[in-house]
Amino acid sequence: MSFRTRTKICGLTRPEDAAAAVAAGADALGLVFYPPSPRAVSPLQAADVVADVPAFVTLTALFVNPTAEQVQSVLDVVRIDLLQFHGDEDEAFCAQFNRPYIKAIRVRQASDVVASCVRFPGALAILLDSYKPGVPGGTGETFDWSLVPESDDLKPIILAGGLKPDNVAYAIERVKPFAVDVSGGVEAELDGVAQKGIKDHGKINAFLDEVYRVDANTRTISTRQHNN
Ligand SMILES: O=C(O)c1ccccc1N[C@@H]1O[C@H](COP(=O)(O)O)[C@@H](O)[C@H]1O
Repeated sequence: MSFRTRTKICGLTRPEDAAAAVAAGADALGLVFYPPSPRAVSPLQAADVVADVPAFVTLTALFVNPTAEQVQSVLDVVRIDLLQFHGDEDEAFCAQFNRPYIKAIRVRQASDVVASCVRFPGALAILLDSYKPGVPGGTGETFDWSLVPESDDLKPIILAGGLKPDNVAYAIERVKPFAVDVSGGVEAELDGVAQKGIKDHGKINAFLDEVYRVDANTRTISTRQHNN
């Protein structure tokens, strides 16, 4: 039986980009509530971005070391299905909002992945991102995928960090994640300069087409995809 890799397009700031991601078949969309990020949106802007997103598309709110009040102020205004914590939050903090959550970690060694599955028993999945000193995420850089253990005992893995249409197929073959998450790799460029927060609809389509292609050609269900 074949396995379908789930997909999330993150860092959306415009309704038309959310619509393009939905039209291309993305399973989840991400909104960044981290003001230093060039992709950050306010709660009211976010509500506008996702206003026409249909049912069965998971809306994810990304935070980096927020206060509980900041998280709640988003939940009060925006339809959010899933929380994504990308900083140094602990399990108790992540679990307090009566919402499912995923925990992002920045991978430096294989033991980071195993340890995070133990430290965050309530997380629906662990998102693996690249480590870059002083940068909490969204670096646009890949990490050493050989650091992801092949264990079946891990929580579902969401692979992130520097994914793009050119490398996502190989990443899926190599890591066999539950899902892939992309932000910078599907952003627009103007004269070779990244337009952070603005998505290129052609790149979104190309990225998702690559996921569908590799799934159809190579993926079979393994124990890892059934975890939890
Ligand atoms: O996108 C950001 O600006 C950001 C800021 C702080 C933490 C995480 C951030 N982005 C998330 O990082 C991963 C990987 O992004 P990329 O594909 O390498 O650009 C993804 O989940 C982004 O949403």
